[in-house]
Amino acid sequence: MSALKIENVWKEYGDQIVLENVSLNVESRAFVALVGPSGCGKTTFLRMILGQEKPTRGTILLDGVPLPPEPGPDRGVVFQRYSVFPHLTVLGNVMLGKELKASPLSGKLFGAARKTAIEEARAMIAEVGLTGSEDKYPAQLSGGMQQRLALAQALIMRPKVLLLDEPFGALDPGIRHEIHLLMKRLWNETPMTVVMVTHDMREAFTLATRVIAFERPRDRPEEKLRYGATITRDIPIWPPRRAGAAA
Ligand SMILES: Nc1ncnc2c1ncn2[C@@H]1O[C@H](COP(=O)(O)OP(=O)(O)OP(=O)(O)O)[C@@H](O)[C@H]1O
Repeated sequence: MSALKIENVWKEYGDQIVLENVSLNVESRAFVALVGPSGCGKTTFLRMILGQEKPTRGTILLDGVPLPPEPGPDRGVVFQRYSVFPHLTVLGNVMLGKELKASPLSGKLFGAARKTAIEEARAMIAEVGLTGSEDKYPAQLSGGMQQRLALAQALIMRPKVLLLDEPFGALDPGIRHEIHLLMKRLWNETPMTVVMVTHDMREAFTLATRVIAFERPRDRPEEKLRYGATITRDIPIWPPRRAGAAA
């Protein structure tokens, strides 16, 4: 299970209300795309689910339980850039989460535990199509390969929720199409719920089960600080998509 329930969430920075009264139920295994004008608070909303930001008011529940106030292995994230560690190889990046979980201080695994982690990491690397690049560093990979690596790094921890902040926004159209196919397959095969911020409506409708639009209903300059953005549209994809069905 991986259902999210967002209840009357507000986010303010000082005098600025960024989000107001946002409520949303995301069913387990949904793929939700968040769209809306620049600066309306989509990333802020994602960061609250991640646990990097706290709502000023309201609650966020994962499977009925309030989210812990900090990021954890139940929530993975991929950003548009800089999701992976430049000084670690592909294999090192994918293994890191496992190593830190098993050994928070040294970040090292030994013996059979290390062998198992390497096997798991290699399988995950194969899942995202990076076999053969295990010993390369991120700077030696193309942009598309780096985002594949970022997905592998997030998914090896088997998160209940995968958060994507414009993960494919910087990629060329051809590469983007390929990675969309990969993303669909990963979502179909992995028991997780996905929440993705995107500027690209076509991407939203290609991947998502549901498209949520954030907007600032009152947007005159004198109203900007006093009113935040909220959900103004909730569009289910037709015909409905279901995780686990053929992509
Ligand atoms: N840590 C912070 N401190 C103060 N203000 C912030 C902080 N983070 C975000 N904001 C403000 O919150 C508003 C929403 O920002 P956010 O990045 O969430 O928007 P967005 O919809 O994701 O924008 P974009 O589509 O351009 O990425 C902006 O006005 C931004 O300046």
